[in-house]
Amino acid sequence: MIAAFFPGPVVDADVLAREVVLPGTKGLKKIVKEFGDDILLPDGTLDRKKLGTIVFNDEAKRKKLNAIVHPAVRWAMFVKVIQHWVGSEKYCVLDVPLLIEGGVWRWVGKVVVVYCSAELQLQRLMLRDNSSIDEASSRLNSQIPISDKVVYANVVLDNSGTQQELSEQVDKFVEKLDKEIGWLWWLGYILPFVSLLSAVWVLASRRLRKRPVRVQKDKTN
Ligand SMILES: CC(C)(COP(=O)(O)OP(=O)(O)OC[C@H]1O[C@@H](n2cnc3c(N)ncnc32)[C@H](O)[C@@H]1O)[C@@H](O)C(=O)NCCC(=O)NCCS
Ligand SMILES: Nc1ncnc2c1ncn2[C@@H]1O[C@H](COP(=O)(O)OP(=O)(O)OP(=O)(O)O)[C@@H](O)[C@H]1O
Repeated sequence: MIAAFFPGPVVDADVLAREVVLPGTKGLKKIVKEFGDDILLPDGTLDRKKLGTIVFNDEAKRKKLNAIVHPAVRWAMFVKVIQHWVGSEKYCVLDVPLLIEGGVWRWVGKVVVVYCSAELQLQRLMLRDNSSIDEASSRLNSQIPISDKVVYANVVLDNSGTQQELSEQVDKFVEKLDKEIGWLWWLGYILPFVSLLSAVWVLASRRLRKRPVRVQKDKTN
């Protein structure tokens, strides 16, 4: 949803995660090898509902699925980011539900967490997917709690209110980001080594940062 409010390009990991398991992909072949032919619908596409029911109730199976899908999604995200950079975009948003769990948070300039209480998150998920409390809870329990994600954030956007209120916070954030980047962006584009140096600096500082202690268990890897 955040994509709708952001003026720049958005790389959506959920969309890529669907693309890398389309019929004919290596991803789908590996899934069939792991989960059997039954995991396909009669038209040869992935039975997402069935796979979801399996993996959101079985951590070992979820790990197997993640090991198939996540590397392909990470590579596809990397390619998209490079395309946006070549297309002279100042920045882009990576919309990644498992940003923290999968470790991708270490590779981005800023971690933004869109926050609401766990109760509200559950309610909205049930409404969005028309799912039962058990189905929605098993999905949320497959991720680290949102309150733990906040510990990793450079910026927290409070989404306890209306979508309009969230949109206003995004506008303010983008305004601040534009100011922060300023003319440095052009310098980086004209002299690519400046971009490279700044990327190395961001990555090095993140890698040096210890994992916040409140998160004790990585649930997805
Ligand atoms: C299990 C699958 C087939 C269920 O498909 P379905 O269409 O019902 O759900 P969808 O893909 O839209 O996912 C909805 C949400 O579930 C959560 N979710 C999805 N996969 C996972 C996972 N492996 N671990 C934890 N949460 C997950 C995310 O919040 C995601 O936004 C699908 O979620 C999947 O392939 N998951 C593995 C890939 C993945 O981790 N995707 C998330 C972003 S990389
Ligand atoms: N401020 C809000 N008021 C009312 N409903 C909201 C608000 N923010 C989000 N929602 C609804 O909550 C649901 C979940 O939001 P969204 O799909 O954007 O979450 P997400 O974090 O991208 O989920 P996922 O991790 O599953 O991809 C959606 O149906 C969305 O319309």
